[in-house]
Amino acid sequence: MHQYKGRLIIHTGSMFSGKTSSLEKDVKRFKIAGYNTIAFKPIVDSRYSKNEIVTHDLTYMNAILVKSIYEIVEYCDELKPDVIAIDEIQFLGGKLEDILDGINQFLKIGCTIIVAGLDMDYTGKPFEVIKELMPISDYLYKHHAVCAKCGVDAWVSHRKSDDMERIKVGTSDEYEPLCRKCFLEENKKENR
Ligand SMILES: Nc1ncnc2c1ncn2[C@@H]1O[C@H](COP(=O)(O)OP(=O)(O)O)[C@@H](O)[C@H]1O
Ligand SMILES: Cc1cn([C@H]2C[C@H](O)[C@@H](COP(=O)(O)O)O2)c(=O)[nH]c1=O
Ligand SMILES: [Zn+2]
Repeated sequence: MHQYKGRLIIHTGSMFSGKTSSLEKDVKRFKIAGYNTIAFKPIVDSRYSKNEIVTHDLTYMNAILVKSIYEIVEYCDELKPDVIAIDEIQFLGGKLEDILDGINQFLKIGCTIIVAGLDMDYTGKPFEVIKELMPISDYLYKHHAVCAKCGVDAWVSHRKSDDMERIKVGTSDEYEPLCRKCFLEENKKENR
């Protein structure tokens, strides 16, 4: 009955790799299994929708928009879910140590957490929150998109524009998934 009590499930990889689709699928299965499940999404990512998690295939799931881990803790103190899903965790506000502490507290009291988030930014640098959560996860899934240049498994999200800020919300207008070889070739062309 309690196979999924206090487990940390991570869906990571590049953009378009199916992280959000996998999180949505997990949430649906937990709901079918009778778990009280709540999904959260950091407010910064309002690409397609305001209070829904949306995949690149445009499938939707209701979510509570939050700015930070502190809001998630407040909601969960009140709603007492069995399962908490957090999409786009790389955008979640709050100090990194507080995010990790919040997640560990939920796990300790038996909540299961499903997170989806990028492992690396457009330069290939790890997003800190995923980097810290990976070793403590129970289930870790690294997903792969198809390289937009050559068709093998993609490794990273390449930014098509010259913008250098780390956080820049966008979709296929702004990013493409590339394998390591194609990423290095593109960066060489762009003198990055
Ligand atoms: N190059 C690509 N490789 C794989 N899937 C792609 C690609 N471009 C678009 N897609 C679409 O993206 C979907 C995955 O979307 P989503 O779950 O939102 O991914 P993520 O959350 O990892 O960005 C796939 O099912 C597919 O339809
Ligand atoms: C690589 C990279 C991405 N982003 C943004 C672009 C999108 O809005 C999200 C990722 O969404 P997905 O569901 O994983 O496709 O993150 C960014 O801000 N900075 C980056 O370096
Ligand atoms: Zn390639």
